[in-house]
Amino acid sequence: MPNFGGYQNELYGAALSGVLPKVPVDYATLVARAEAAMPPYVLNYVQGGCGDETTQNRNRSAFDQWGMVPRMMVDASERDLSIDLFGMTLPTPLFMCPIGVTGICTQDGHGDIAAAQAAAATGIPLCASTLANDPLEDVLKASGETPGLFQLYTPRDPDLAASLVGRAEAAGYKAIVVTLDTWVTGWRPRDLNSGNFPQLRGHVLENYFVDPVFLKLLGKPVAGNLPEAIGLWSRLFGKVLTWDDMAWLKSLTKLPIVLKGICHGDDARRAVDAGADGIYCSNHGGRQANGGIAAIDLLPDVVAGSGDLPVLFDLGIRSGSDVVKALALGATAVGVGRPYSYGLALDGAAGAAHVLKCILAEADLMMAVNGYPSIAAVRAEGARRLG
Ligand SMILES: Cc1cc2nc3c(=O)[nH]c(=O)nc-3n(C[C@H](O)[C@H](O)[C@H](O)COP(=O)(O)O)c2cc1C
Ligand SMILES: O=C(O)C(=O)c1ccccc1
Repeated sequence: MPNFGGYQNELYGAALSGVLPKVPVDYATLVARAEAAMPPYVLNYVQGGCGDETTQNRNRSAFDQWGMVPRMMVDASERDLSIDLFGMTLPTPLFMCPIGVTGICTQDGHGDIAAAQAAAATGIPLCASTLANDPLEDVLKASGETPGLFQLYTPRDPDLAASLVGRAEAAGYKAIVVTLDTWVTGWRPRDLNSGNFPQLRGHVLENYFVDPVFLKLLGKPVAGNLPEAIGLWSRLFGKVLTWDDMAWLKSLTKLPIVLKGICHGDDARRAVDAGADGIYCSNHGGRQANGGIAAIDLLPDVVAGSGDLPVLFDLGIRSGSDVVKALALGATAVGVGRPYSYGLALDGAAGAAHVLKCILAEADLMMAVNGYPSIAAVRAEGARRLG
């Protein structure tokens, strides 16, 4: 059984040789260091949320309202954190959320490749965003033996949608994650005040700029015609999806279709009926709509409505205890978002891998101390709501 908590011994061992972690092990220090290191336009975009960021903050603070209860005299000296997901056997329940500006989180502009290298180094899959600085084919190659998921922003042009999905399937991705909540951009004061929206400056559009259907629609090369290419991207970006589109989405691929942004038990039931293969409970990091309920509080309802389908979950995962709580509340797999962006910014692939290993080590050690030898044991114990 892999010993993820053993990362702690590695860190202490390195310290004995005088080497301290290059990237902090806790989230608060990580953010402080990233704030000092990242260019303001990238930092604002990554950190920011919708409106006054109430939902974003609640996504975090809501974790404090849930607690785990330790069980004693149980042999949890070895922990099995592996999960089965869409035919993949994964060593841990973690995955990296799609983050559309990953490309510009590293100074060389190849953050998507660096994130994929972190996936290769850790066995933690990357859910690669449609918005990337490197083509999806190259990103998956950089993931090595670790499988990947592809997140689709469904374009308004059906041929372009089919092309992106076909390319992802041909490249070897294991599932298509269709994001439902971002056909229009939410109201984001930090970006509005700084006049910054990276895509409109031509960042992270490489998947479009190499796509044969996109290039046909553009009718000229991207080089020398960047403003027109960006304009076309913006006109094609966000298809409004309804339940009637499920049959069409499913017709595009043999891969499992996962619906990202499901926050209501009834929507989960609807997704099951419509033939979805996975449910992804998320409110987009509080970046799309303000005034919402924390996703962790919605998770039990979504799990109840999802029948036998796997439920992916993200939002506010900052530490190992957050991961364990999400598992206890029924998540099959747990997405890490902003933390790995900061790891990338501070030390590239190694920084992202370190951030993931820290979260995993804490989760593993918490399971050890609390007497949970498996995810099934975590789930059986459940999380208790305070107050
Ligand atoms: C900077 C940034 C860009 C994002 N881009 C995408 C994206 O391209 N596609 C997508 O489905 N979700 C995107 N998300 C949402 C994440 O996948 C995830 O739902 C969210 O970050 C989880 O919240 P957390 O980062 O606070 O943990 C983005 C989030 C951030 C912070
Ligand atoms: O920034 C985001 O969260 C994001 O995913 C996005 C992508 C394109 C348009 C608007 C938002």
